[in-house]
Amino acid sequence: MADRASTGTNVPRNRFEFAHRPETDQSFENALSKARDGTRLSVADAIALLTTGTERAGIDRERKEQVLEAADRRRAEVVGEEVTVVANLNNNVTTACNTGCLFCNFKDRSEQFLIESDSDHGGFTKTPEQSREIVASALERGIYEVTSVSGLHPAFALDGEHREILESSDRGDLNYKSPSRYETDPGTYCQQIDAMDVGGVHVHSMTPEEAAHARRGTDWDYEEVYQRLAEAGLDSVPGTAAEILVDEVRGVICPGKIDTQGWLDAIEAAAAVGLDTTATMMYGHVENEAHRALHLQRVRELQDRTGAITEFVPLSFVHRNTPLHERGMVDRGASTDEDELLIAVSRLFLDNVEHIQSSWVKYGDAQGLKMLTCGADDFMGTILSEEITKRAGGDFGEYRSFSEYVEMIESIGRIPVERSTDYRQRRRIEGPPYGPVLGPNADGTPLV
Ligand SMILES: C[S@@+](CC[C@H](N)C(=O)[O-])C[C@H]1O[C@@H](n2cnc3c(N)ncnc32)[C@H](O)[C@@H]1O
Ligand SMILES: Nc1c(NC[C@H](O)[C@H](O)[C@H](O)CO)[nH]c(=O)[nH]c1=O
Ligand SMILES: N[C@@H](Cc1ccc(O)cc1)C(=O)O
Ligand code: SF4
Repeated sequence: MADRASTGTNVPRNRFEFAHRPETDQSFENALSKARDGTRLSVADAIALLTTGTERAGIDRERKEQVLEAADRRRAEVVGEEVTVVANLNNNVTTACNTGCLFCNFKDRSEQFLIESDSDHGGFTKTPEQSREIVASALERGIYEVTSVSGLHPAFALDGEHREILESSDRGDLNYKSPSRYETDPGTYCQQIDAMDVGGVHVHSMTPEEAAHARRGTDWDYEEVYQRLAEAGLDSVPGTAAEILVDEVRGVICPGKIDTQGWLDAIEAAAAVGLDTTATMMYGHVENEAHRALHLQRVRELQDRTGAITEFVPLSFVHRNTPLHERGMVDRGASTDEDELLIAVSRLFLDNVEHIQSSWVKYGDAQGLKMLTCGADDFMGTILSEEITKRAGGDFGEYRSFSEYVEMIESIGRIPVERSTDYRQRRRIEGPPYGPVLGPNADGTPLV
Protein backbone atom coordinates (compact mmCIF):
# COMPACT_ATOMS: atom_id res chain seq x y z
CA MET A 1 0.00 0.00 0.00
CA ALA A 2 1.28 3.44 -0.84
CA ASP A 3 2.24 5.50 2.17
CA ARG A 4 0.86 8.71 0.64
CA ALA A 5 -1.94 9.30 -1.80
CA SER A 6 -0.40 8.24 -5.07
CA THR A 7 -1.87 7.09 -8.35
CA GLY A 8 -0.54 5.09 -11.24
CA THR A 9 0.79 6.43 -14.46
CA ASN A 10 -0.17 4.60 -17.60
CA VAL A 11 3.36 4.61 -19.00
CA PRO A 12 4.02 1.07 -20.32
CA ARG A 13 7.35 0.66 -18.55
CA ASN A 14 9.48 -2.35 -19.41
CA ARG A 15 7.57 -3.11 -22.60
CA PHE A 16 9.98 -1.16 -24.80
CA GLU A 17 13.73 -1.13 -24.74
CA PHE A 18 14.31 2.60 -24.75
CA ALA A 19 17.69 4.18 -24.13
CA HIS A 20 16.03 7.22 -22.54
CA ARG A 21 14.50 6.42 -19.18
CA PRO A 22 12.93 8.69 -16.60
CA GLU A 23 15.91 8.56 -14.32
CA THR A 24 17.36 11.70 -12.80
CA ASP A 25 19.25 12.72 -9.73
CA GLN A 26 17.41 16.02 -9.69
CA SER A 27 15.19 16.19 -6.61
CA PHE A 28 11.52 17.07 -6.89
CA GLU A 29 11.91 19.86 -4.31
CA ASN A 30 14.74 21.50 -6.18
CA ALA A 31 12.91 21.32 -9.52
CA LEU A 32 9.78 22.75 -7.91
CA SER A 33 11.63 25.66 -6.38
CA LYS A 34 13.25 26.47 -9.72
CA ALA A 35 9.81 26.30 -11.36
CA ARG A 36 8.38 28.61 -8.73
CA ASP A 37 11.02 31.27 -9.08
CA GLY A 38 11.08 31.19 -12.87
CA THR A 39 14.54 29.70 -13.41
CA ARG A 40 14.81 28.01 -16.79
CA LEU A 41 14.16 24.29 -16.22
CA SER A 42 16.45 21.51 -17.40
CA VAL A 43 15.33 18.17 -18.85
CA ALA A 44 16.16 16.60 -15.47
CA ASP A 45 13.90 19.16 -13.75
CA ALA A 46 11.06 18.39 -16.17
CA ILE A 47 11.42 14.67 -15.49
CA ALA A 48 11.32 15.29 -11.74
CA LEU A 49 8.14 17.37 -12.10
CA LEU A 50 6.40 15.02 -14.57
CA THR A 51 7.05 12.03 -12.32
CA THR A 52 6.58 13.98 -9.04
CA GLY A 53 9.99 12.61 -8.10
CA THR A 54 11.65 9.55 -9.55
CA GLU A 55 12.50 7.99 -6.20
CA ARG A 56 9.15 6.27 -5.94
CA ALA A 57 6.58 4.82 -8.32
CA GLY A 58 3.32 6.50 -9.20
CA ILE A 59 2.26 10.11 -9.01
CA ASP A 60 2.20 11.76 -5.60
CA ARG A 61 -1.03 13.72 -5.42
CA GLU A 62 0.23 16.39 -3.03
CA ARG A 63 3.27 17.05 -5.15
CA LYS A 64 1.16 17.10 -8.27
CA GLU A 65 -0.99 19.84 -6.75
CA GLN A 66 2.15 21.86 -6.05
CA VAL A 67 3.21 21.62 -9.68
CA LEU A 68 -0.27 22.58 -10.91
CA GLU A 69 -0.35 25.57 -8.58
CA ALA A 70 3.03 26.81 -9.77
CA ALA A 71 1.90 26.49 -13.39
CA ASP A 72 -1.40 28.24 -12.74
CA ARG A 73 0.48 31.11 -11.11
CA ARG A 74 2.86 31.32 -14.05
CA ARG A 75 -0.08 31.37 -16.46
CA ALA A 76 -1.61 34.28 -14.55
CA GLU A 77 1.69 36.21 -14.69
CA VAL A 78 2.26 35.58 -18.39
CA VAL A 79 -1.23 35.97 -19.89
CA GLY A 80 -3.59 37.00 -17.09
CA GLU A 81 -7.17 35.82 -16.70
CA GLU A 82 -8.30 35.75 -20.30
CA VAL A 83 -9.17 32.44 -21.96
CA THR A 84 -9.04 32.57 -25.73
CA VAL A 85 -11.03 30.69 -28.36
CA VAL A 86 -11.06 30.87 -32.13
CA ALA A 87 -13.99 30.63 -34.57
CA ASN A 88 -12.66 27.98 -36.90
CA LEU A 89 -13.55 25.12 -39.16
CA ASN A 90 -11.69 21.84 -39.69
CA ASN A 91 -11.68 20.86 -43.34
CA ASN A 92 -9.63 17.73 -43.83
CA VAL A 93 -9.22 16.99 -47.54
CA THR A 94 -8.61 13.26 -47.65
CA THR A 95 -8.27 10.20 -45.43
CA ALA A 96 -6.22 8.31 -48.04
CA CYS A 97 -2.82 7.55 -46.51
CA ASN A 98 -0.36 4.67 -46.52
CA THR A 99 2.14 6.03 -44.01
CA GLY A 100 0.91 3.53 -41.48
CA CYS A 101 1.34 5.42 -38.19
CA LEU A 102 0.36 3.01 -35.44
CA PHE A 103 -1.46 5.61 -33.35
CA CYS A 104 -3.73 6.73 -36.18
CA ASN A 105 -7.15 5.53 -37.25
CA PHE A 106 -7.88 8.54 -39.44
CA LYS A 107 -6.27 6.96 -42.48
CA ASP A 108 -7.69 4.58 -45.08
CA ARG A 109 -5.47 2.54 -47.39
CA SER A 110 -5.18 4.53 -50.60
CA GLU A 111 -5.66 1.50 -52.89
CA GLN A 112 -9.28 1.53 -51.79
CA PHE A 113 -9.72 4.92 -53.45
CA LEU A 114 -8.68 3.68 -56.89
CA ILE A 115 -11.37 3.54 -59.58
CA GLU A 116 -11.04 -0.22 -59.94
CA SER A 117 -11.44 -0.85 -56.22
CA ASP A 118 -14.78 -2.12 -55.02
CA SER A 119 -14.06 -2.06 -51.30
CA ASP A 120 -15.92 0.44 -49.14
CA HIS A 121 -13.32 2.45 -47.28
CA GLY A 122 -15.70 4.73 -45.38
CA GLY A 123 -13.31 7.66 -45.87
CA PHE A 124 -13.32 10.64 -48.22
CA THR A 125 -11.41 12.80 -50.67
CA LYS A 126 -12.55 16.32 -51.53
CA THR A 127 -11.83 18.19 -54.73
CA PRO A 128 -10.54 21.77 -54.43
CA GLU A 129 -14.00 22.97 -55.51
CA GLN A 130 -15.65 21.03 -52.68
CA SER A 131 -13.15 22.44 -50.17
CA ARG A 132 -13.90 25.95 -51.42
CA GLU A 133 -17.66 25.47 -50.97
CA ILE A 134 -17.23 24.11 -47.45
CA VAL A 135 -15.00 27.00 -46.39
CA ALA A 136 -17.15 29.63 -48.13
CA SER A 137 -20.29 28.50 -46.37
CA ALA A 138 -18.55 28.37 -42.97
CA LEU A 139 -17.18 31.84 -43.65
CA GLU A 140 -20.75 33.07 -44.13
CA ARG A 141 -21.49 31.71 -40.67
CA GLY A 142 -18.68 33.77 -39.16
CA ILE A 143 -15.60 31.57 -38.92
CA TYR A 144 -12.28 33.11 -39.86
CA GLU A 145 -9.82 30.23 -39.70
CA VAL A 146 -9.77 26.96 -41.59
CA THR A 147 -7.53 24.19 -40.22
CA SER A 148 -6.83 21.55 -42.82
CA VAL A 149 -4.74 18.42 -42.26
CA SER A 150 -4.96 15.36 -44.46
CA GLY A 151 -3.73 11.91 -45.27
CA LEU A 152 -0.76 11.69 -47.64
CA HIS A 153 -2.77 10.86 -50.75
CA PRO A 154 -0.46 9.34 -53.42
CA ALA A 155 -1.95 11.66 -56.08
CA PHE A 156 -1.00 14.81 -54.18
CA ALA A 157 1.73 16.96 -55.71
CA LEU A 158 2.76 20.39 -54.51
CA ASP A 159 1.84 22.13 -57.77
CA GLY A 160 1.93 21.67 -61.55
CA GLU A 161 5.71 21.62 -61.70
CA HIS A 162 5.90 18.97 -58.99
CA ARG A 163 3.22 16.95 -60.79
CA GLU A 164 5.38 16.91 -63.95
CA ILE A 165 8.41 15.74 -61.98
CA LEU A 166 6.43 12.96 -60.36
CA GLU A 167 4.73 11.91 -63.62
CA SER A 168 8.02 11.65 -65.50
CA SER A 169 9.95 9.90 -62.74
CA ASP A 170 10.68 6.20 -63.09
CA ARG A 171 11.50 5.85 -59.41
CA GLY A 172 9.25 3.32 -57.77
CA ASP A 173 9.66 4.62 -54.24
CA LEU A 174 7.86 7.96 -54.47
CA ASN A 175 4.39 6.95 -53.28
CA TYR A 176 2.88 8.62 -56.34
CA LYS A 177 0.00 7.65 -58.62
CA SER A 178 -1.74 9.82 -61.22
CA PRO A 179 -4.95 11.50 -60.03
CA SER A 180 -6.77 10.03 -63.05
CA ARG A 181 -6.52 6.63 -61.38
CA TYR A 182 -8.64 7.70 -58.43
CA GLU A 183 -12.38 8.12 -58.04
CA THR A 184 -11.81 11.67 -56.79
CA ASP A 185 -8.92 13.97 -57.75
CA PRO A 186 -7.72 15.99 -54.74
CA GLY A 187 -5.85 18.39 -57.04
CA THR A 188 -2.49 19.75 -55.90
CA TYR A 189 -1.66 21.09 -52.45
CA CYS A 190 -1.43 24.60 -53.91
CA GLN A 191 -4.84 24.21 -55.57
CA GLN A 192 -6.38 23.09 -52.27
CA ILE A 193 -4.81 26.01 -50.38
CA ASP A 194 -5.88 28.47 -53.06
CA ALA A 195 -9.41 27.03 -53.01
CA MET A 196 -9.69 27.34 -49.22
CA ASP A 197 -8.28 30.87 -49.27
CA VAL A 198 -11.65 32.55 -49.74
CA GLY A 199 -12.83 35.91 -48.49
CA GLY A 200 -9.96 36.71 -46.15
CA VAL A 201 -10.10 33.48 -44.16
CA HIS A 202 -6.89 32.43 -42.35
CA VAL A 203 -5.60 29.17 -43.83
CA HIS A 204 -3.81 27.00 -41.22
CA SER A 205 -2.51 23.94 -43.01
CA MET A 206 0.37 21.75 -44.23
CA THR A 207 2.00 19.93 -41.33
CA PRO A 208 5.73 19.11 -41.66
CA GLU A 209 4.73 15.61 -42.76
CA GLU A 210 2.54 16.99 -45.53
CA ALA A 211 5.33 19.37 -46.54
CA ALA A 212 7.67 16.36 -46.82
CA HIS A 213 5.12 14.65 -49.10
CA ALA A 214 4.95 17.88 -51.12
CA ARG A 215 8.67 17.73 -51.96
CA ARG A 216 9.17 14.01 -52.54
CA GLY A 217 11.29 13.22 -55.55
CA THR A 218 12.67 16.77 -55.86
CA ASP A 219 15.71 18.61 -54.57
CA TRP A 220 13.56 21.41 -53.16
CA ASP A 221 14.06 22.25 -49.52
CA TYR A 222 11.26 22.97 -47.07
CA GLU A 223 11.62 26.72 -47.60
CA GLU A 224 10.86 26.31 -51.29
CA VAL A 225 7.77 24.27 -50.45
CA TYR A 226 6.43 26.67 -47.81
CA GLN A 227 7.24 29.68 -50.01
CA ARG A 228 5.11 28.29 -52.83
CA LEU A 229 2.32 27.39 -50.40
CA ALA A 230 2.41 30.88 -48.89
CA GLU A 231 2.06 32.33 -52.38
CA ALA A 232 -0.98 30.09 -52.88
CA GLY A 233 -2.59 31.53 -49.73
CA LEU A 234 -1.21 29.59 -46.76
CA ASP A 235 -1.11 31.75 -43.60
CA SER A 236 0.23 29.47 -40.87
CA VAL A 237 1.36 25.92 -40.23
CA PRO A 238 -0.04 23.38 -37.72
CA GLY A 239 2.75 21.81 -35.72
CA THR A 240 1.19 18.37 -35.69
CA ALA A 241 3.14 15.34 -36.90
CA ALA A 242 5.49 16.16 -34.01
CA GLU A 243 4.17 13.24 -31.96
CA ILE A 244 7.20 12.67 -29.71
CA LEU A 245 10.33 14.38 -31.02
CA VAL A 246 12.67 11.55 -30.04
CA ASP A 247 13.62 9.12 -32.79
CA GLU A 248 13.53 5.96 -30.69
CA VAL A 249 9.84 6.65 -30.03
CA ARG A 250 9.07 7.62 -33.63
CA GLY A 251 10.66 4.35 -34.72
CA VAL A 252 7.98 2.48 -32.76
CA ILE A 253 4.84 4.54 -33.39
CA CYS A 254 5.44 6.11 -36.81
CA PRO A 255 8.39 4.52 -38.60
CA GLY A 256 7.13 5.86 -41.94
CA LYS A 257 7.23 9.49 -40.83
CA ILE A 258 10.00 12.07 -41.13
CA ASP A 259 12.44 12.02 -38.22
CA THR A 260 12.83 14.58 -35.44
CA GLN A 261 15.35 16.65 -37.38
CA GLY A 262 13.08 16.66 -40.43
CA TRP A 263 10.20 18.00 -38.37
CA LEU A 264 12.37 20.72 -36.84
CA ASP A 265 13.77 21.67 -40.27
CA ALA A 266 10.28 22.00 -41.73
CA ILE A 267 9.05 24.28 -38.94
CA GLU A 268 12.20 26.42 -39.17
CA ALA A 269 11.67 26.73 -42.91
CA ALA A 270 8.04 27.79 -42.43
CA ALA A 271 9.22 30.42 -39.95
CA ALA A 272 11.96 31.56 -42.35
CA VAL A 273 9.39 32.38 -45.02
CA GLY A 274 7.33 34.34 -42.50
CA LEU A 275 4.66 31.81 -41.53
CA ASP A 276 3.53 31.42 -37.92
CA THR A 277 3.45 27.89 -36.58
CA THR A 278 2.15 25.94 -33.62
CA ALA A 279 3.83 23.02 -31.90
CA THR A 280 2.17 19.91 -30.53
CA MET A 281 3.09 16.81 -28.57
CA MET A 282 1.05 13.62 -28.86
CA TYR A 283 1.74 11.78 -25.63
CA GLY A 284 0.34 8.93 -23.57
CA HIS A 285 1.27 5.91 -25.71
CA VAL A 286 4.63 4.07 -25.58
CA GLU A 287 6.82 6.95 -24.42
CA ASN A 288 8.01 7.73 -20.90
CA GLU A 289 8.54 10.97 -19.00
CA ALA A 290 12.11 11.35 -20.27
CA HIS A 291 10.79 11.47 -23.83
CA ARG A 292 8.17 14.06 -22.87
CA ALA A 293 10.87 16.20 -21.27
CA LEU A 294 13.21 15.88 -24.26
CA HIS A 295 10.35 16.84 -26.57
CA LEU A 296 9.72 19.99 -24.54
CA GLN A 297 13.41 20.86 -24.75
CA ARG A 298 13.42 20.50 -28.54
CA VAL A 299 10.38 22.75 -28.83
CA ARG A 300 11.92 25.36 -26.51
CA GLU A 301 15.17 25.40 -28.50
CA LEU A 302 13.20 25.68 -31.74
CA GLN A 303 11.30 28.63 -30.35
CA ASP A 304 14.57 30.27 -29.23
CA ARG A 305 15.69 30.06 -32.85
CA THR A 306 12.42 31.08 -34.57
CA GLY A 307 10.05 32.91 -32.23
CA ALA A 308 7.33 31.72 -34.62
CA ILE A 309 5.42 29.33 -32.34
CA THR A 310 2.16 30.97 -31.30
CA GLU A 311 0.94 28.16 -29.04
CA PHE A 312 1.80 24.72 -27.74
CA VAL A 313 -0.91 22.08 -28.05
CA PRO A 314 -0.62 18.89 -25.98
CA LEU A 315 -2.60 16.12 -27.70
CA SER A 316 -3.45 13.27 -25.34
CA PHE A 317 -3.39 9.97 -27.23
CA VAL A 318 -6.85 8.53 -27.93
CA HIS A 319 -6.17 4.80 -27.93
CA ARG A 320 -9.39 2.90 -28.49
CA ASN A 321 -9.48 2.09 -32.22
CA THR A 322 -5.79 2.37 -33.00
CA PRO A 323 -3.27 -0.29 -34.10
CA LEU A 324 -1.15 0.44 -31.00
CA HIS A 325 -4.05 -0.66 -28.85
CA GLU A 326 -5.37 -3.39 -31.10
CA ARG A 327 -1.93 -5.00 -31.28
CA GLY A 328 -1.60 -4.95 -27.51
CA MET A 329 1.32 -2.50 -27.51
CA VAL A 330 -0.50 -0.08 -25.22
CA ASP A 331 -3.47 -0.72 -22.93
CA ARG A 332 -4.72 2.84 -22.59
CA GLY A 333 -3.81 6.50 -22.95
CA ALA A 334 -2.42 8.86 -20.30
CA SER A 335 -4.07 9.03 -16.86
CA THR A 336 -5.77 12.27 -15.79
CA ASP A 337 -2.88 12.97 -13.42
CA GLU A 338 -0.43 12.64 -16.29
CA ASP A 339 -2.58 14.91 -18.48
CA GLU A 340 -2.64 17.61 -15.81
CA LEU A 341 1.09 17.39 -15.15
CA LEU A 342 1.85 17.55 -18.86
CA ILE A 343 -0.11 20.79 -19.26
CA ALA A 344 1.51 22.25 -16.14
CA VAL A 345 5.07 21.27 -17.00
CA SER A 346 4.59 22.57 -20.56
CA ARG A 347 3.66 25.95 -19.11
CA LEU A 348 6.61 25.94 -16.71
CA PHE A 349 9.20 24.60 -19.13
CA LEU A 350 8.24 26.54 -22.27
CA ASP A 351 9.15 29.98 -20.94
CA ASN A 352 9.27 31.31 -24.50
CA VAL A 353 5.86 30.11 -25.72
CA GLU A 354 3.07 32.36 -24.56
CA HIS A 355 0.02 30.16 -25.01
CA ILE A 356 -0.77 26.60 -23.97
CA GLN A 357 -3.91 25.04 -25.43
CA SER A 358 -6.40 22.88 -23.60
CA SER A 359 -7.93 20.70 -26.32
CA TRP A 360 -11.56 19.87 -25.47
CA VAL A 361 -11.55 17.27 -28.28
CA LYS A 362 -9.02 15.33 -26.27
CA TYR A 363 -10.01 16.07 -22.66
CA GLY A 364 -13.75 16.74 -22.86
CA ASP A 365 -15.48 19.81 -21.43
CA ALA A 366 -15.07 19.24 -17.70
CA GLN A 367 -11.44 18.16 -17.80
CA GLY A 368 -10.72 20.69 -20.55
CA LEU A 369 -11.87 23.43 -18.16
CA LYS A 370 -9.78 21.99 -15.36
CA MET A 371 -6.72 22.29 -17.63
CA LEU A 372 -7.30 26.05 -17.72
CA THR A 373 -6.38 26.04 -14.02
CA CYS A 374 -3.28 23.87 -14.56
CA GLY A 375 -1.40 26.26 -16.85
CA ALA A 376 -3.42 26.38 -20.08
CA ASP A 377 -5.00 29.62 -21.34
CA ASP A 378 -6.40 28.77 -24.79
CA PHE A 379 -9.50 26.64 -25.22
CA MET A 380 -9.16 25.72 -28.92
CA GLY A 381 -11.89 26.51 -31.43
CA THR A 382 -15.39 25.81 -32.64
CA ILE A 383 -14.01 23.43 -35.34
CA LEU A 384 -17.52 22.52 -36.66
CA SER A 385 -16.39 19.01 -37.60
CA GLU A 386 -13.83 16.52 -36.38
CA GLU A 387 -12.62 13.24 -37.87
CA ILE A 388 -9.26 12.31 -36.37
CA THR A 389 -10.19 11.92 -32.72
CA LYS A 390 -13.65 10.57 -33.52
CA ARG A 391 -12.22 7.80 -35.68
CA ALA A 392 -9.71 6.94 -32.95
CA GLY A 393 -12.62 6.41 -30.55
CA GLY A 394 -12.87 9.80 -28.82
CA ASP A 395 -16.39 10.89 -27.94
CA PHE A 396 -16.23 14.52 -26.90
CA GLY A 397 -18.04 15.81 -29.96
CA GLU A 398 -17.20 17.96 -32.94
CA TYR A 399 -18.37 21.46 -32.14
CA ARG A 400 -18.48 24.14 -29.44
CA SER A 401 -20.55 27.29 -29.85
CA PHE A 402 -19.46 30.66 -28.49
CA SER A 403 -22.37 30.61 -25.99
CA GLU A 404 -21.19 27.24 -24.63
CA TYR A 405 -17.68 28.64 -24.42
CA VAL A 406 -18.84 31.73 -22.52
CA GLU A 407 -20.81 29.66 -20.05
CA MET A 408 -17.93 27.28 -19.46
CA ILE A 409 -15.19 29.89 -19.17
CA GLU A 410 -17.22 32.17 -16.89
CA SER A 411 -18.09 29.19 -14.67
CA ILE A 412 -14.43 29.09 -13.60
CA GLY A 413 -14.23 32.84 -13.11
CA ARG A 414 -12.20 33.63 -16.22
CA ILE A 415 -12.73 36.02 -19.13
CA PRO A 416 -13.80 34.63 -22.53
CA VAL A 417 -11.92 36.23 -25.40
CA GLU A 418 -12.15 35.68 -29.12
CA ARG A 419 -8.75 35.65 -30.84
CA SER A 420 -7.36 35.51 -34.34
CA THR A 421 -5.21 32.47 -35.15
CA ASP A 422 -2.04 34.49 -34.58
CA TYR A 423 -3.40 36.03 -31.31
CA ARG A 424 -2.70 39.52 -32.67
CA GLN A 425 -6.38 40.42 -32.64
CA ARG A 426 -8.38 39.82 -29.48
CA ARG A 427 -11.87 40.80 -28.38
CA ARG A 428 -13.71 40.11 -25.17
CA ILE A 429 -16.81 38.05 -26.01
CA GLU A 430 -19.84 40.05 -24.95
CA GLY A 431 -23.53 39.42 -25.51
CA PRO A 432 -25.86 37.70 -25.77
CA PRO A 433 -25.96 36.91 -28.59
CA TYR A 434 -22.48 35.44 -28.35
CA GLY A 435 -21.09 35.23 -31.85
CA PRO A 436 -17.74 35.93 -33.46
CA VAL A 437 -17.00 39.41 -34.81
CA LEU A 438 -13.34 39.24 -35.83
CA GLY A 439 -13.85 37.52 -39.18
CA PRO A 440 -14.62 39.22 -42.48
CA ASN A 441 -18.25 38.04 -42.42
CA ALA A 442 -18.65 37.68 -38.65
CA ASP A 443 -21.26 40.04 -37.19
CA GLY A 444 -21.92 38.49 -33.80
CA THR A 445 -24.56 36.06 -35.08
CA PRO A 446 -24.28 32.84 -33.03
CA LEU A 447 -22.52 29.97 -34.79
CA VAL A 448 -24.94 27.07 -34.54
C1 LIG B 1 -3.99 12.53 -38.48
S1 LIG B 1 -2.57 13.53 -38.83
C2 LIG B 1 -3.06 14.37 -40.32
C3 LIG B 1 -1.95 15.17 -40.98
C4 LIG B 1 -0.82 14.40 -41.60
N1 LIG B 1 -1.20 13.16 -42.16
C5 LIG B 1 0.27 14.23 -40.59
O1 LIG B 1 0.47 13.12 -40.11
O2 LIG B 1 0.91 15.22 -40.30
C6 LIG B 1 -2.61 14.87 -37.63
C7 LIG B 1 -2.23 14.55 -36.23
O3 LIG B 1 -3.30 13.97 -35.54
C8 LIG B 1 -2.79 13.43 -34.34
N2 LIG B 1 -3.43 12.15 -34.05
C9 LIG B 1 -3.66 11.15 -34.93
N3 LIG B 1 -4.22 10.09 -34.31
C10 LIG B 1 -4.35 10.43 -33.01
C11 LIG B 1 -4.84 9.75 -31.86
N4 LIG B 1 -5.28 8.50 -31.92
N5 LIG B 1 -4.83 10.40 -30.68
C12 LIG B 1 -4.36 11.66 -30.62
N6 LIG B 1 -3.88 12.36 -31.66
C13 LIG B 1 -3.86 11.75 -32.84
C14 LIG B 1 -1.28 13.23 -34.54
O4 LIG B 1 -0.54 14.11 -33.71
C15 LIG B 1 -1.10 13.58 -36.01
O5 LIG B 1 0.15 14.14 -36.29
N1 LIG C 1 -7.98 22.96 -34.47
C1 LIG C 1 -7.63 22.14 -33.42
C2 LIG C 1 -7.96 20.79 -33.39
N2 LIG C 1 -8.66 20.27 -34.37
C3 LIG C 1 -8.98 18.87 -34.36
C4 LIG C 1 -7.95 18.17 -35.12
O1 LIG C 1 -8.25 18.27 -36.48
C5 LIG C 1 -7.77 16.76 -34.79
O2 LIG C 1 -9.00 16.14 -34.86
C6 LIG C 1 -7.07 16.34 -33.58
O3 LIG C 1 -6.83 17.34 -32.67
C7 LIG C 1 -5.80 15.62 -33.99
O4 LIG C 1 -5.22 15.02 -32.96
N3 LIG C 1 -7.59 20.01 -32.37
C8 LIG C 1 -6.92 20.50 -31.35
O5 LIG C 1 -6.61 19.74 -30.42
N4 LIG C 1 -6.59 21.80 -31.34
C9 LIG C 1 -6.93 22.64 -32.36
O6 LIG C 1 -6.58 23.84 -32.32
N1 LIG D 1 -4.66 23.98 -33.92
C1 LIG D 1 -3.52 23.29 -33.39
C2 LIG D 1 -3.81 21.90 -33.05
C3 LIG D 1 -4.18 20.98 -34.07
C4 LIG D 1 -4.15 19.72 -33.68
C5 LIG D 1 -4.48 18.77 -34.54
C6 LIG D 1 -4.83 19.07 -35.83
O1 LIG D 1 -5.18 18.06 -36.69
C7 LIG D 1 -4.87 20.35 -36.23
C8 LIG D 1 -4.53 21.29 -35.35
C9 LIG D 1 -2.37 23.39 -34.36
O2 LIG D 1 -2.32 24.31 -35.07
O3 LIG D 1 -1.45 22.64 -34.40
S1 SF4 E 1 -0.90 10.43 -38.71
FE1 SF4 E 1 -0.97 11.37 -40.74
S2 SF4 E 1 0.69 10.36 -41.87
FE2 SF4 E 1 0.28 9.08 -40.11
S3 SF4 E 1 -1.16 7.52 -40.86
FE3 SF4 E 1 -2.36 9.19 -39.91
S4 SF4 E 1 -2.90 10.51 -41.60
FE4 SF4 E 1 -1.20 9.21 -42.32
